[in-house]
Amino acid sequence: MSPQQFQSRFGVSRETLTKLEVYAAHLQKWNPAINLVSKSTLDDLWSRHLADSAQVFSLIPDGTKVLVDLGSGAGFPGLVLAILGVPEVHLVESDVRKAAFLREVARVTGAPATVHPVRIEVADTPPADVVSARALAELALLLPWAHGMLKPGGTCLFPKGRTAEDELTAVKDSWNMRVERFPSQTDPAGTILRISDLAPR
Ligand SMILES: C[S@@+](CC[C@H](N)C(=O)[O-])C[C@H]1O[C@@H](n2cnc3c(N)ncnc32)[C@H](O)[C@@H]1O
Repeated sequence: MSPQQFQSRFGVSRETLTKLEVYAAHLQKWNPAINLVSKSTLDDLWSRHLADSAQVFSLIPDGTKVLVDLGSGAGFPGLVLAILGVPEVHLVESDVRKAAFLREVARVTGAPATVHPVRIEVADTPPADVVSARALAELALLLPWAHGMLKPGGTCLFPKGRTAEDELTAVKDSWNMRVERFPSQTDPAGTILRISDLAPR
């Protein structure tokens, strides 16, 4: 996918596209030193990472102000969502070099993102309307983390690969929740889980 294909797919402004191009250029520059994403995905960055993250934007509930992204790595999906227009994004990433990268991209793009260079277990983030996490952990770990960070009535957005149903089965006796499934538009085996009304059983 080219930047122009991304722009027509998501209908972003020229200004937003320019910010994403700056982000992509930083990723290409920093990746050899700190291994932000696997080298094999760099050639298809716009599809594998930027579009894969951007597709989450349309699933964010109306009125969302605060989004907390767990284990952000190179910023997927949280930093992309900040650039696309979520008003206040918190990126929790314990690797200090990745956290420095996130801070730099937020600075140069003006994205409304605050970086928390700590472990999720000790992160001090404001109550979240939405918690997101991609490629971080199974639901059995994600749900307790998210539950402790969400406002009442908040929503989880978790892009998942082919393990989504097994992970849901593994937590069904521990959590009450409403689950919606959205097929990924970038990963044929992928599903984005939107989880609301989360409460321990
Ligand atoms: C596999 S990467 C995924 C990164 C990104 N979300 C993505 O989809 O490309 C997982 C990231 O989570 C971070 N991480 C793992 N456990 C963490 C924890 N307990 N607290 C904070 N960050 C964590 C790692 O440093 C790593 O950057």
